[in-house]
Amino acid sequence: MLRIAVPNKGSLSEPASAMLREAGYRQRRDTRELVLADPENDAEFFFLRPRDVAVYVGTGTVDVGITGRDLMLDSGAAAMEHLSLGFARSTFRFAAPTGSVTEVGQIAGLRVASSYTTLVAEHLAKQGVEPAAIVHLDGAVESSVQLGVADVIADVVETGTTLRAAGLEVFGDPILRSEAVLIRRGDAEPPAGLEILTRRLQGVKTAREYVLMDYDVPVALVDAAVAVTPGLESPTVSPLHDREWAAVRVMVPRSQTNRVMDALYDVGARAIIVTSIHASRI
Ligand SMILES: Nc1ncnc2c1ncn2[C@@H]1O[C@H](COP(=O)(O)OP(=O)(O)OP(=O)(O)O)[C@@H](O)[C@H]1O
Ligand SMILES: O=P(O)(O)OC[C@H]1O[C@H](OP(=O)(O)OP(=O)(O)O)[C@H](O)[C@@H]1O
Ligand SMILES: [Mg+2]
Repeated sequence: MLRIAVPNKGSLSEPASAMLREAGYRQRRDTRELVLADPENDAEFFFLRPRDVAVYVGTGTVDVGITGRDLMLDSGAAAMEHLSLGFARSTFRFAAPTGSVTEVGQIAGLRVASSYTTLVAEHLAKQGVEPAAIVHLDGAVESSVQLGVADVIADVVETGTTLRAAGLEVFGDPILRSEAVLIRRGDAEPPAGLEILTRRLQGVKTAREYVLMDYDVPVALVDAAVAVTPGLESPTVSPLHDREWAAVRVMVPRSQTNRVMDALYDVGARAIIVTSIHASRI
């Protein structure tokens, strides 16, 4: 039985459960449920605080877990990233009142507020910058400068809306690029059953990231068309009743759909049709 930790609250909770559901696992209906057995899939789910997931995984209390890369690294737990999951994408960055601080070196002697104090301390130490203090806050870190407890902050930035609303501006390179990740214990062999979970989650990722594209193209132009759509391994090329034409079926990154259709049309492909992938095993 694979023991899997899943965030019970916050912005990781819903998308993590949605991904597991898509991967064929049972997920809780009531947010107060803390443990859920899924004997059919040989799995058991533990709904834990997102910050605690890496701690449980690191101590081996559970086999694997879903959390944020930033949360895992900040926890200092003996856990390692096993698979990135493609949601809850964010950057972790320094910010200060607009125009006041422009480079990381200027943090020397200043107070830095963050919910990820270990990450900040490690990053500044690596850069040889000594702040006056690193202030730990649970959330709403953007307000700390206005309220006078810090001079700069280090926080999760996605759209930047929260920063702007607080009159802050990012400076320096991103400290980290984060997203939701599947983690496992760092110093141990992968637990039994992890392979199936990994294949299933990878299947969901692929189904989300790719579309299936079908098109017809004159046989003489198949090579040119395939050069536009190389696919994951190799496109399927089938004969049409009209022997001068072929049908091609291929996977294309979802984000490239329209660019690829335009390019194919220019090459001479016609009847270009795109369909979503419901599930996959690559
Ligand atoms: N606006 C956002 N966009 C993308 N990812 C985010 C955003 N806010 C937080 N995250 C990510 O979610 C994870 C933090 O989840 P967590 O549940 O601890 O915090 P939260 O979503 O801010 O919830 P809360 O603060 O209400 O407890 C981190 O990996 C972080 O990078
Ligand atoms: O760049 P944006 O798109 O504005 O998103 C980033 C904000 O989202 C999260 O906050 P959350 O709403 O979770 O509140 P919190 O600060 O209390 O955690 C994060 O901590 C940032 O504050
Ligand atoms: Mg938050």
